[in-house]
Amino acid sequence: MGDSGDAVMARWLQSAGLQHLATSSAAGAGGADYRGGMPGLGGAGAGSMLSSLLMQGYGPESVEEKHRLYTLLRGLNFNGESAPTSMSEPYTPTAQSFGGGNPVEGFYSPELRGELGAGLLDLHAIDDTELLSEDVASEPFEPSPFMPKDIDDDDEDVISGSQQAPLDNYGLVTSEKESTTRENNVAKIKVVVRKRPLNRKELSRKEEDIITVHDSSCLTVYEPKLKVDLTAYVEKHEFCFDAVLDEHVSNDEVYRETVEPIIPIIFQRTKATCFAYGQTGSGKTYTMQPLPLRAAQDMVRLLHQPVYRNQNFKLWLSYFEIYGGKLFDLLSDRRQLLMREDGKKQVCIVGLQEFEVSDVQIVKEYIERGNAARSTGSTGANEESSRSHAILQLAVKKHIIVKDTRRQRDRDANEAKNTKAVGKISFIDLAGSERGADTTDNDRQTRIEGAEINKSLLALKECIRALDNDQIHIPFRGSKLTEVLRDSFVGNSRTVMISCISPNAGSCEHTLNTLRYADRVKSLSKGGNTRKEQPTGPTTTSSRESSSAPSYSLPAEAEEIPNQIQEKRPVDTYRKGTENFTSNPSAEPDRNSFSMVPNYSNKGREDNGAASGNDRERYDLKSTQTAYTSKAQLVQNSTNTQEEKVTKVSPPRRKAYKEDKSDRQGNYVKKDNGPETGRTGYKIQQAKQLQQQQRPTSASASSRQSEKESSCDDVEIDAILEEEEALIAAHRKEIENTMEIVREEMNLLAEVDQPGSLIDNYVTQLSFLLSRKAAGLVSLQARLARFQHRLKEQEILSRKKPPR
Ligand SMILES: Nc1ncnc2c1ncn2[C@@H]1O[C@H](COP(=O)(O)OP(=O)(O)OP(=O)(O)O)[C@@H](O)[C@H]1O
Repeated sequence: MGDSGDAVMARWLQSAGLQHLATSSAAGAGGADYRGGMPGLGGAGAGSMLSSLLMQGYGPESVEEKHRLYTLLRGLNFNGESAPTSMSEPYTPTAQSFGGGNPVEGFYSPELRGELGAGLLDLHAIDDTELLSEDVASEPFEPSPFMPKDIDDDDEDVISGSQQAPLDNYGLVTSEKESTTRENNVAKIKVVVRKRPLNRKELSRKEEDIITVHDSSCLTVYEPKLKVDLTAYVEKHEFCFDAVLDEHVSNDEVYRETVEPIIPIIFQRTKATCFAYGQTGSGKTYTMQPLPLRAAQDMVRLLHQPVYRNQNFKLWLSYFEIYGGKLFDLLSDRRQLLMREDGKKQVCIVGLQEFEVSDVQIVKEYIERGNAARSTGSTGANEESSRSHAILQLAVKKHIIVKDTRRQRDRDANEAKNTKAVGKISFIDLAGSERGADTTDNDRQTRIEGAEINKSLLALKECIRALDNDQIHIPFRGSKLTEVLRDSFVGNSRTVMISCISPNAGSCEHTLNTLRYADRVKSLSKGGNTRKEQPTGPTTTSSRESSSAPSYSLPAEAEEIPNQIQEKRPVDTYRKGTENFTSNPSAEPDRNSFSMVPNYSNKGREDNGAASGNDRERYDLKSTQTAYTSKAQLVQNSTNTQEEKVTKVSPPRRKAYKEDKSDRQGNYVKKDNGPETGRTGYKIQQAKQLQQQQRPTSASASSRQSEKESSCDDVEIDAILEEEEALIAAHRKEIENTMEIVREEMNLLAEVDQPGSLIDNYVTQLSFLLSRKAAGLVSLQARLARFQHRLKEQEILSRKKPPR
């Protein structure tokens, strides 16, 4: 041990009034192996040495001394971390003294072990779900091009006194202004709007571009309207967000505006979520698909930095979708996944495969694989539309080097236990936001999708609202989507919402809905959730606000980041490619298929035959309500003989990767539907949710009422879901029974063919087997009929409910 190590050691011992042990420690520890304890580094080194001293019989004589030493050790926290102890002198930690050392091992003094408890000292007790120690965030690191220069507001451990001016990670004083600018870049909730260009179809229908973007943070929607006397006029709606990206903005710029600022803080125990929201065909998938790859590129680059490489940080990827309220692993043959909550109320996705990736090329391959497995269908607005929410997660994990031989033996089997989550970012490509509305005339399958989508979007908004209000109870259980994202919402989290909008006049109503939703989220993120858009006349200005988003404060306590993944499969990632990687060219806008047209000027609406024939128009709220009302009357008048509507939407199939669908209008590749994607069996009350969705700015009283009703609906949905599961289980059982009976029948036939067999015997046994077979079928049929009846009831009820 060097002189500086002695000095550190002496200081630690002195802080506990044990300075007299310093000499013996130096002598005793002379030849000891300190494992992670680098001489002179203090922290883990000192801890390792102290424990070593205890084992070797040097050091404390009295029980009191042992206690002091034990307290000192606990102060070191066995990870090289500092924890204030009652006995130690006030000690200002230095970054150096808390360098990430290894846990103390081999500290098995029976006397102390009893006091500390097995868990504290037993490496086997290290739980994968334990929070990674603070040293991850507080260690010195080299400046990264992406790393914010000022101190992150959550990294309290770097600031040693609350009165001090903020220090950046390099110990420089940061001006308040710089600090705010940085904070804005990584605001808790950031709302960005992206407008896509008019597409070929819209241009051929001579649709107008009704959206102008100004100042890169505001936009105006010119809504074409008709007065009662059929005079055309335009209603103007103005919105401002953290950023508004027009049709000329590339995917790369979108990345820079949205995700890039978050990447460095993922390495500092942050859980981030980036999602795209908007009507079908507005560019959500187009916007979202390139982002994970770009993020992975930057994350891999950061991982190569010595500070993270030395700490054994690794990148892990998983990709799954939520379809019809069920989870499917997109990287594992669409295996159905189960969501479970553990004792710590952490959500685990049982069976989700997670892959270690160290190379961008591999990330790309996984993403392509997952994209190809997604459920898609066609809508009037988008031939290949996402029918599910797809969630791609990139997680940074610290790999723990296991020294213990027993653990090493089990390492392969327990791979999951050897990593600790540091931070993660989830990319969510939400299904089209108006799906609930556009399914009125569609089949049950599509209606269910729509209802599920609306349910989850509402739940998402509710969660954001609850977070904004610092509510203790966040309604994560509102939907599968929010349950899955639970840990991305609590603690140190960041959310980026990209609202995608279509520019054409025919999409105006949906565009306004999307912008109102975004505006709501934005206003929530500012803590003022009472503001509403108030159209006051033909020319309306709404939500005119400053574009900058002050950081909004969530409880920033360190949260445990659980490893949701039950099964892990590290992948050989020894492939080069990071340097050679170039972004997917197809991820850039296809300028050929889109042309930029001049912005809509303030003029009356042209009578646009094409637009009125637009599929989307029949999805608007009014027509939806009319459809529901008329259907409800039909149901009342004609008892229960309602016929199901003929399917108008193609069955779900996999959404092709961007390269395959860069110009879908002309070259559309269809893929077969997987068996799971077509399976549904419950009906959901979508009308209410749809109406809630369509009226985000309604008065809060009615909103509360609708929330209550919506929760009743959820109970009904859950009950039907359970029945569905029971029916499917019964069907499976019935197949097993039938197979068993068929086997017995074969045996019977074999027997009867034998010379001298007794025909009476055969007849009796066959009769018995056939009765069993029939009984099984009858019972399954009865269950099926009950379930069908239940579905019908639901449908009738949903249509009887008056619009709110
Ligand atoms: N900014 C853009 N520039 C060029 N083309 C775009 C842009 N945004 C979307 N597109 C094109 O518009 C079409 C529809 O986009 P996309 O599939 O991303 O919509 P979506 O919102 O994901 O729809 P859905 O919810 O139905 O899945 C695609 O052909 C896509 O290439």
